[in-house]
Amino acid sequence: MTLTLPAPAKLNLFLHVTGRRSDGYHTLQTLFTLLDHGDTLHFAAADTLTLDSPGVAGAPQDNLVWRAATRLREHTGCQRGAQIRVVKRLPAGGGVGGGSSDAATTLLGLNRLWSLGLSLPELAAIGLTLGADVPVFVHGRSAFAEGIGEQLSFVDLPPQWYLVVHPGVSVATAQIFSDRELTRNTPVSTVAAFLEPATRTAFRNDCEPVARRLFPVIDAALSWLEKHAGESHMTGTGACIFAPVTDRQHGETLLAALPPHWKGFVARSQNLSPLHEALAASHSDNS
Ligand SMILES: C[C@@](CO)(OP(=O)(O)O)[C@H](O)COP(=O)(O)OP(=O)(O)OC[C@H]1O[C@@H](n2ccc(N)nc2=O)[C@H](O)[C@@H]1O
Ligand SMILES: Nc1ncnc2c1ncn2[C@@H]1O[C@H](COP(=O)(O)OP(=O)(O)O)[C@@H](O)[C@H]1O
Repeated sequence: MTLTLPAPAKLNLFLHVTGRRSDGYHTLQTLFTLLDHGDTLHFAAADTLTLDSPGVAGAPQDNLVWRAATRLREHTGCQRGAQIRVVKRLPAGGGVGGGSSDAATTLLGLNRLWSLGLSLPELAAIGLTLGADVPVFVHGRSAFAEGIGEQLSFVDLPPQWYLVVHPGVSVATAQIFSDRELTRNTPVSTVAAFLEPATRTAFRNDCEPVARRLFPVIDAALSWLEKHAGESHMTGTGACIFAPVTDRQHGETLLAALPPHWKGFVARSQNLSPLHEALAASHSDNS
């Protein structure tokens, strides 16, 4: 049996840091939307576990795909293997959640390949041990997140096209959260206030001023995008920035005008993850 599944990108439409817990982790309020652009993972049944993941730096056993697969085997006692191949499109340390999304796709893909029958909440709980953003990709729905990002309330957002720009630097999440100047006391708000046009300008990404100061290229890219596309934000702890655009054509026109040292992509938001759509389609193919 083989399976080919997407690992979509996410955007944090806003990100407020509301406090810091005694273990050092920060409490957040953030709105996740999923995009129709991302990595692709190929799974094939095999006797042993192997991973081919070109373009991801570091030791293979640190790859979140490998860690998700071994964590799933430990959790279930399953001894089966798989050949996994990752086609990487999302920039690592880009704030678009590529590694977390790869991990979630691995959990759902192997759950199917190995016929484990774990529920989404069970897979999300395993995912949370790998990273704060994995559960939202496991559930595969746009969501308002609180706590350290694991308390999810699913929301339906109007579909929207975005231009996403990668300024060419990789940002370590811990570097932003350890910065002395990070705003850590944004008042707690509600998702309803974000969805209400009259109050929406009050929302922002608290990590953005820190990232702009530490990485001048993020500052330059945001200034470029604000000038050419209007309202623009950083996603997560960076480095990618994004702006809503009217349609694909509008996004492609701006993309073509980007300074040559920056890359980007145009994508549309989806309330249901492309991963869940693909799993549903492959289920009906195999039944
Ligand atoms: C803040 C977000 C928003 O999407 O940023 P991005 O990583 O997407 O840019 C994520 O939730 C990040 O999740 P993730 O990237 O999985 O972070 P983790 O590996 O769990 O944490 C890396 C480090 O960042 C710090 N950290 C992370 C999350 C958090 N809520 N508070 C923190 O203080 C901790 O020092 C932690 O050791
Ligand atoms: N499959 C993977 N894809 C991308 N990064 C990975 C992967 N596995 C491990 N990593 C590590 O996780 C870090 C965060 O990756 P990623 O989720 O892409 O960033 P972000 O959370 O900023 O969107 C990377 O810098 C990299 O060291």
